Amino acid sequence: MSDVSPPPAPVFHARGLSKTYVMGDVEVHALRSVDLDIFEREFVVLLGPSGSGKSTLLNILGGLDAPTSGEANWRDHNLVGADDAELTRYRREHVGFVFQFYNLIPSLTVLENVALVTEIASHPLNARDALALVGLEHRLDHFPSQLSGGEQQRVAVARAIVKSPDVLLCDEPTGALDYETGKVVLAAIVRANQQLGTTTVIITHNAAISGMADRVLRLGGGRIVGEERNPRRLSPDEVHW
Ligand SMILES: Nc1ncnc2c1ncn2[C@@H]1O[C@H](COP(=O)(O)OP(=O)(O)OP(=O)(O)O)[C@@H](O)[C@H]1O
Repeated sequence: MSDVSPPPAPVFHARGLSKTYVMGDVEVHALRSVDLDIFEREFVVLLGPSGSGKSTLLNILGGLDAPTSGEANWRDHNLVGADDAELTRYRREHVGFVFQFYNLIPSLTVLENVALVTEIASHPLNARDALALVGLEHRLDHFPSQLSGGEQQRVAVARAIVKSPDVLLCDEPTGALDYETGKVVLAAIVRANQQLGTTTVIITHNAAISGMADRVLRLGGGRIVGEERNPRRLSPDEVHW
């Protein structure tokens, strides 16, 4: 018997990933031959200047967009060759999204906003449990307009994790929030990563958040131009900006 454990298999495996937008005579190379593996339970932060390709990469990982060329696999599913129906199924079963703006349904309560997702997911958590995980178990019957921005974003995090996604993809989740509120939202995302084992990828312009990651990827001009691994992940309480 060998005591050498096999290397962990990546959940995402991308090679030569490229995305070119063509508008008339203009070609925009949003991603240029990106090679990337992301591993189960990993917490990855994507940094980079505006226009460096962060959202394009996240959208391809989440099955919202297709690359122009290259390989992109989610476990054994090929995301490049998938048709719309397959991508929809992939997103529905495996991916939770959190964006900068919360996009809650204003006429539904907090609990109803989250419970809606449990009706279309195959292995959902209980909506109340997801809201407890983000610390909102006492606001179930409130409407979004009765909540602060940070509380609404925590509802959005609960809505993303209630389907128990394999991966949580966050595009500037604290971009519209003040310092203290941003930290509470980050703590909710970290809790989902640690308690549910959800692989997490966060885009941010806030370099301080990178201390919370297992790994930090820097994008520039559509390429990965830097990669760092943190020896220890900081908790949201330990990061300051
Ligand atoms: N639908 C689109 N059509 C044409 N060009 C696009 C489209 N989406 C993105 N781009 C271009 O691709 C490049 C990368 O954009 P992307 O949104 O991925 O960057 P980003 O790093 O996320 O930027 P930001 O931090 O400003 O959100 C940019 O030059 C952008 O203008």
